[in-house]
Amino acid sequence: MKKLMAANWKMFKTHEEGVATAHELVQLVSGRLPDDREMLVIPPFTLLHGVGQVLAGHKGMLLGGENFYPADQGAFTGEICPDQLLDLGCTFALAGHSERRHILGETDDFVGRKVAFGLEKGLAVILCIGETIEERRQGRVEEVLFRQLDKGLSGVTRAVDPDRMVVAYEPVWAIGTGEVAGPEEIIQAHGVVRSRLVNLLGETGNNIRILYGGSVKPDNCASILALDNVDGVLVGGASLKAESFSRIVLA
Ligand SMILES: O=C[C@H](O)COP(=O)(O)O
Repeated sequence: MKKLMAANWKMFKTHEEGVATAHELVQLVSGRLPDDREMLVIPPFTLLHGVGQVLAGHKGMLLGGENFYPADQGAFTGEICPDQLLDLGCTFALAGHSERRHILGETDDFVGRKVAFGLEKGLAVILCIGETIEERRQGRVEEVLFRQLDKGLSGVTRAVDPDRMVVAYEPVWAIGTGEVAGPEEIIQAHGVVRSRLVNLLGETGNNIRILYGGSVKPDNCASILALDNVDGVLVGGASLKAESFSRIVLA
């Protein structure tokens, strides 16, 4: 299983800044990426074309979208569809990032529709899940992860290509806070996710990558990657600078 090292640039960077960062990343990572690793850059939509052109043709360097709407096309002002992402060279897209769930009110059911639709259209989909600090304090981590997985994967069958289905565990309290989850918390949550994936999808569930996200930095990445059932990382803040993201990618 190849480790997936993903950068989520969220709503940062002008076109010029994004293209410059992509050039730097290619310089720092090209030729040094091990065969068992992939680097995925997920920039804002305005940068997909520019960043895609820079990454194109570089082995193991992939492009993804931060979001999409589950329809072929239509009157959905402000939205983007899978075909438009594919058209710009995206192979991956996020679904259900906690910022979309908590700031924009996306429900588990809506996220499930997106996952199924994105897969049907040919994207690889990264389903993001994770509990809030209140849910953790109430001892509800497992319940929340089960619910988000069950609904998020409700349209996914055992026949899914495991290379095109990824789950990212991102505890909401660790996102952008500098407070990374501890090894025990990560091992426990990823174990819960793995066993639910196997319950839902049989043997396929063992081959689906589970990423950790939440305050991943160059100096904690290698130890997180070494934990059981951690098959990559989804990085926000520390992915914005090529120098720091390249150290994460090569950690
Ligand atoms: O998608 C990435 C996550 O939201 C993590 O963000 P962060 O690395 O800034 O904590």
